[in-house]
Amino acid sequence: MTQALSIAFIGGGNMAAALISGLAGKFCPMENVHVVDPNESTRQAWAARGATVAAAPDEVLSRCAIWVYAVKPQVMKEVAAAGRPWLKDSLVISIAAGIRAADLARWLGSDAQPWPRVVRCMPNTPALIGQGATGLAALDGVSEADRALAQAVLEAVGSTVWVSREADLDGVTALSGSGPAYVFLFIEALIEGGKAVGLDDEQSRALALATLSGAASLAAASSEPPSVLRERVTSKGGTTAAALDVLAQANFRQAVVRAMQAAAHRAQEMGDEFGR
Ligand SMILES: NC(=O)C1=CN([C@@H]2O[C@H](COP(=O)(O)OP(=O)(O)OC[C@H]3O[C@@H](n4cnc5c(N)ncnc54)[C@H](O)[C@@H]3O)[C@@H](O)[C@H]2O)C=CC1
Ligand SMILES: O=C(O)[C@@H]1CCC=N1
Repeated sequence: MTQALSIAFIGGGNMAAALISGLAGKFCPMENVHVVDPNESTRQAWAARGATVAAAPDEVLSRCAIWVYAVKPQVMKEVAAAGRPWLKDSLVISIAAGIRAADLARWLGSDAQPWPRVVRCMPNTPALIGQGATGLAALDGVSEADRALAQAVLEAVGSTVWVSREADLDGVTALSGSGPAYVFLFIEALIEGGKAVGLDDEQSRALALATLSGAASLAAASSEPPSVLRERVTSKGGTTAAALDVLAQANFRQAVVRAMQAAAHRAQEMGDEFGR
């Protein structure tokens, strides 16, 4: 365990669950996790797991060394305003898609903390099993110690990559933030395909998951690029070539690139729309 710091989650939904599951017992004990969420059943669930809870920001927040904003981008501005009176010298981490660190700092700024220390990051749901991938960017002026602290929080749930330009977090969002959804869609399609070629649901699911994780592990372990690994599967005139021809005709690769461009564009739009 790094340090038994107290950490507050403002918003106790899906992503907070993914992060807290990895953090608790690693970064800090569950009793040092404070969850602020207006939803009663969400609070009850966190209390049952040993966290302290509150329906709205209160003085407990001032005692937490780290605040993690895990609410929807649409409500970040009003949620930040509600927390502002309690921000003394906590490090602020936001995981909200699109919301720029400077906007959050502006909403949170007060006489006590005129320019809050904000690290913006983009994790993903595999954090739930300690296999998240997170991109991070910090406001100018955030110290090395604060950067290291934010990194330690996210490293408790997976790997981290810093980007030097905050705008690149919109690209991170398009790749690894939203990425699990693309992979799940591909898994769904593999299972559907397995059934279309005569396998049952259980067989299709087992083979689809093993193929996905086996291929990903092979690509990660290999010194060769994925294109070479792909060619090695593809015998001339064989089954893989027949399949890849169909995917090429459907512009699979371009569709993935266009999908990611749409995600990055939406992140920028959300920053403009909800950051005002
Ligand atoms: N779901 C994902 O895969 C990822 C989501 N994100 C970001 O994480 C953030 C949260 O997303 P999810 O956890 O998926 O959403 P969610 O809807 O599961 O959780 C949001 C939580 O915020 C709570 N909330 C609403 N108003 C509040 C308030 N005034 N004060 C405190 N809490 C309040 C809700 O009750 C809910 O529990 C979003 O900004 C999203 O962009 C980032 C990376 C991946
Ligand atoms: O769909 C979204 O907006 C969030 C951000 C990345 C994953 N889910």
